[in-house]
Amino acid sequence: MVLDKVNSPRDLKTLSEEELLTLAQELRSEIIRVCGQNGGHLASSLGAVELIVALHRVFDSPKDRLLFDVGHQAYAHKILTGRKDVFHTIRQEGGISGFTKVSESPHDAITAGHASTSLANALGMAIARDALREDYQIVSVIGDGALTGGMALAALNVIGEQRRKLLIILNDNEMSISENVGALNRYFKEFQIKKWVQDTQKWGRDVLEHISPRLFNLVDRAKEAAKLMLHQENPFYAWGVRYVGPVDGHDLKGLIHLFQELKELDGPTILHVVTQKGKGYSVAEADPIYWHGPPGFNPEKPEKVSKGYSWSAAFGDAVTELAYQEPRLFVITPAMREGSGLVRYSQTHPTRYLDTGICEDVAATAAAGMALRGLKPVLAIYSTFMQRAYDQIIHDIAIENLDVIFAVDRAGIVGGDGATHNGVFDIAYLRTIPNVQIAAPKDALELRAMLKKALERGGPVAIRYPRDNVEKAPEGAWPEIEWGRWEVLKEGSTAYILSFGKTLRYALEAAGENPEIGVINARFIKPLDREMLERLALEGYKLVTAEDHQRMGGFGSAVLEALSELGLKPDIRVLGLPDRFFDHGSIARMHKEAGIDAEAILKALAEMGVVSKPPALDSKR
Ligand SMILES: Cc1ncc(C[n+]2csc(CCOP(=O)(O)OP(=O)(O)O)c2C)c(N)n1
Ligand SMILES: CC(=O)[C@@H](O)[C@H](O)COP(=O)(O)O
Ligand SMILES: [Mg+2]
Repeated sequence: MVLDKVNSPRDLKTLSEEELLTLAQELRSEIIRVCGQNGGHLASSLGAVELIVALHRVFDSPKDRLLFDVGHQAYAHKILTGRKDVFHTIRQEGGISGFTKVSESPHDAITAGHASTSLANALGMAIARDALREDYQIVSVIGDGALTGGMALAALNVIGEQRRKLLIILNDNEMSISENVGALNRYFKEFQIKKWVQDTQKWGRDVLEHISPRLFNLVDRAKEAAKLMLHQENPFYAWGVRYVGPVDGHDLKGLIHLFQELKELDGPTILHVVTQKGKGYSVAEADPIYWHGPPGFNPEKPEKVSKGYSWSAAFGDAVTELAYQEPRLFVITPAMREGSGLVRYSQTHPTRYLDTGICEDVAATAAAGMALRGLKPVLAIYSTFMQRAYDQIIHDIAIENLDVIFAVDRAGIVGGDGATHNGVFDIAYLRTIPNVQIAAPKDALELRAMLKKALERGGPVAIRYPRDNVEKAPEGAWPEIEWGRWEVLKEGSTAYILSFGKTLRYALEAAGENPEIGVINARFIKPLDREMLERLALEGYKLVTAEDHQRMGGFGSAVLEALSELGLKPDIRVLGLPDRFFDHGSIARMHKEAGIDAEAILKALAEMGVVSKPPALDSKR
C-alpha cells in the first residue's frame, strides 16, 4: 500500500504521480471503512481527496497553512498528517475530532465546525505573516455552501481590498447539506455552462485556423472580447481577487501543476474547482444528502438506516400541520432542511419556506422583516448556529417584541460533533434579552402545544429540544398548555427536582419510587413559574435543579436569581455543565462526566440528607 509509506506530508513529495493516484484511492477506501464504523462526514470528505493530496504534494504543511472551512471535508488531510493510526477513533470519545482542531495537530491551521470562518482566518494570518515579515503560503479550502455565509463574503471584501498573497480554493459541488441555494450558486452554474461553451468554441477555432486563417482572426478577436467580458462579469473580479477556473477538482495531476503555478502568484487568488460530492462511492454520489453525515454502515453493502423518530421530525410534523391552520405561518432554515426535519414541510408548503443558505444572521433578520409585515415566521435553527444570530435577535426582533418563533434544535450536548456543535449556551444568552421567552417541552405532544400557543400569544419565543428521538404524538392533537406554568410529574414530601427536556428522564430515574422526592417539569425557563417556586421554597422543600446546559447563566441560575428576589433561601443544589468545553463522544457518558445524570442528582440529594448516600459513593469512601 502506498499509504503505508506516508507518515507525514513530506512523504508525498517523493511519490510518483502514479503512486499519488493510488494513494487517493487508498484514502477513499480508508475514509469509507472508518465512516462505516463510526459514521461521519463521508460525502464531503470523499469529494475533497484529490484536492487534499495535491495540496500536500505542492505545499509544505505545517509551515504553509492549509485552512479547511467547516473542517468536515478534511478526513484525507487528517490521515496524511500523522493521524492515520488514530483515524479509526474519529468522533469517538477520547479519539480525534471530526473537524480540524488547532490543539489536535500542528497541521490543523484553524479550529472549525461552524461554516464560513476560513476566509477571515486566512486574512488575519496573511496580515500577521506580512507584519512579522515571515514567508509562507496560506491556502483556504471553502465549499460553495460555506461561501453562502455572510462572514465569508464580508471577508472576501476585505481580502480584495488588502490584496495580500493567499490562495482560496472554492470547492464547488453544487451542494450544501442539501442542494445549495443563492444567487452566487446560480451564477456559478451559469458560469460553468458559459465556460463549457467557450471551450467548445476553442475547439472549433482550432479547426477554423486550419481551414481559413483570415476568418479565424476575426473570430479570435471576438472570442477574446467575449472572454474578457466573461471575466469582468465574474463577481470576484469586482472584489479585486484574481479568478482562475473552473477546473476539474478530481484531476489530481492537473491540480498539482496548477498549484505549482498559483503558488508563485502575488495577491489573492481564487481557484474555482468543480467536484462531485461523494466521489468514488456510488451510493454517496447518487445521494449525497443522506451520505453527507450518515451513521455507521456496512461499506460492502451500504444501506440507509432509519434513525428513528427524532425531535426534529416531531417539529417538522407539527409545523407542517400548523401551516394548514395558520396561513401566515412561514418557516425559515439556514441551510439545515434535513437536520431540522423540514423535508416534508418544504414540499407541502413550498411558497411559505425559505432556505437562506448558511447565514443564520440573515435568517433571523429576514424573520424580523416578515413579522413586521404580517407573517408569522418560525426560524428552525440549531442552538449552536443560533449563536451567529445573537445581535439580530436583540436588535431586529426583541426590541420591538416581534412575533418570531425559534425552533431551537440540537439543544444540549450533541455527541459526535463535539465542542463546536454542543448547544449549551442558548438559555444563558437568550434569557438576558428582554421580551424573549424560553420553553422546553418534555415530549412531542408538549412541543405541539407550545408551538401552537407561541403562535397565538406572539412575541419572540424560543422552544428548545435536543438531538434525540422522541415518541411520535398523534396527528391532529393540539393540547392546551398554560403558558408559564410548570407541571408536577411526581409529588414528593421532602425535596423536588426541577428539570426540563432531556434531563427530566434523569430526574424521574433519580426519584424512582421514593415518596420523599418529587419531580417538576420546569418547562418554562422564561418566564419561570415563580408562583410554584415560591410555594416550594416557603413550604420548606429542598430543591435540586438539573439541566443539559451550562450551569453558569442557565436555568439553575435563573431559579437562584428568582429566589433571591423573593428573599427566600431554600436548601438548593444547581446541576449543569461545568465551566469547560465538552468534546465528542457518547452523550450519556458526557452527562455523567458533567454531573447532570441520575447518579449526580442522587448525590446532590444525599448531600442534602434527603436520601442515604448512594452505594456507588459509599464504596468510593
Ligand atoms: C454556521 C453553520 N451553519 C450551518 C452549518 C451546518 N453545515 C455543515 S456543513 C454544511 C454544508 C457545507 O457545504 P459546503 O461548504 O459546500 O461543503 P460540502 O459539504 O458541499 O463539501 C452545513 C450547512 C455549519 N457547520 N455552520
Ligand atoms: C458539519 C455540520 O455542521 C453538520 O453536518 C452537522 O454535523 C450536522 O449535525 P446533525 O447530524 O446533528 O444534523
Ligand atoms: Mg458544497
